[in-house]
Amino acid sequence: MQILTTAAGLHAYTEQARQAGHRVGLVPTMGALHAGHLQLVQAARAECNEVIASIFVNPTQFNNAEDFRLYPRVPEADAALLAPAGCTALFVPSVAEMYSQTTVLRFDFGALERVMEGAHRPGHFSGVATVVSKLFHLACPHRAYFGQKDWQQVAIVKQLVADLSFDLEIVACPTIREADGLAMSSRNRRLDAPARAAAPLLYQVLQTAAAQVRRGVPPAQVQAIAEASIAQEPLFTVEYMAVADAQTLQPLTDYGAGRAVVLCLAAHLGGVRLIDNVVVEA
Ligand SMILES: Nc1ncnc2c1ncn2[C@@H]1O[C@H](COP(=O)(O)OP(=O)(O)OP(=O)(O)O)[C@@H](O)[C@H]1O
Ligand SMILES: CC(C)(CO)[C@@H](O)C(=O)[O-]
Ligand code: BAL
Repeated sequence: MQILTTAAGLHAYTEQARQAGHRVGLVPTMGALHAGHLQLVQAARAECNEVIASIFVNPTQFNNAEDFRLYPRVPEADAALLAPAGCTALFVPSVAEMYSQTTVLRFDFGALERVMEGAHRPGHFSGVATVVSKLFHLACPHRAYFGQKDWQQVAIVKQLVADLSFDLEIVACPTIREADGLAMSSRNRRLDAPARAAAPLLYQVLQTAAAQVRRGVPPAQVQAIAEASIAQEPLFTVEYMAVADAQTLQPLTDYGAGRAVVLCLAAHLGGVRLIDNVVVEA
C-alpha cells in the first residue's frame, strides 16, 4: 500500500492507474477506522483494481471546535488495517495541503440540507462538499464509496456529483453494527462504560419506530414516542428524530403506499454526539 501525502502525489498516482486501464475506487474517511470503513474498502476492492482510501479530519465540516479537537486520531492503527483489507493507496494530507486556497466555498443544497444534520450542524455540508469535491478532483475515481449510516450525506454527495458533473458513480453501503445493534462509529471510542452500555437504545428505538411505521402509526406519533423513549434514559439528550421521505429527506405528515421512509435519530450521550437511521417501506 502506497502512502501519499500531497495532492500532486495523489493526482499522479491515479493518473498512472487510469493510464494502465485500472478501475479506481475511492473511500473517503476521517480515520479511527472500524469494520464499517473496512466494508467500504472491501466493496471497492471487489469492483476496482485500485482502491484509494483517504484519512483527513476535515476542519471545515465541524461546527463545533471541541468535537474537532476530540475527534479520534490513530493514524498508525488505521494504516495497519487498510492494506490487508485491499487498499492499494492511502492519502493522508495535512490541513495545509488540502486548504492552501483562500476562497471559502459555500454550497447550498436547498431543501436537502435544511433538515437533520444540515439544520443542526450549520455549514457542515458545505465543508463536506468542499473536501469531497477536492478528493474527487484529485483521485479521479470511477466509483466512490460511502456509508448509509450517514444517510443525508449520501444524498448530498449524489446531488453534488450531479450538480458539478463529476464523471463517477456513488456506491452506498449498508450500516455495519456492533453485536448489540449500535452503529459502528469513530466517535463510539469516546463513550465511557455507562454511556456505551446505554448506547444500543438508539437502534432499539429506531427498530420500534420502524415497526410502528409498518403498522401505519402516524409520523408525528412515531416521532413523539421515539423521543420520549430516549428521554427515559437520563444519559441521553435527543437532538432530533425525523420521520422523512427516504429520497427527498423531507418530513412526512402521512405515508404513501410503497413509499420508502427513513427514520433518522441524532442524540448526545455522555458528551458524544451519535447518529443512526433505518429505512422502512411504509
Ligand atoms: N457503521 C458504519 N457502517 C457503514 N459505513 C460507515 C459506518 N460508519 C461510518 N461509515 C462510513 O464511513 C465513511 C467515513 O466515515 P467517518 O470517517 O466519519 O466515520 P464514522 O464512523 O462515521 O465517524 P463519525 O460518525 O464518528 O464521524 C462515511 O462514508 C461513513 O458513512
Ligand atoms: C465523507 C467525509 C470523509 C468527508 O470529510 C466525512 O464526512 C465522513 O467521514 O463521513
Ligand atoms: N461521518 C460524518 C462526519 C462528521 O460527523 O463530520
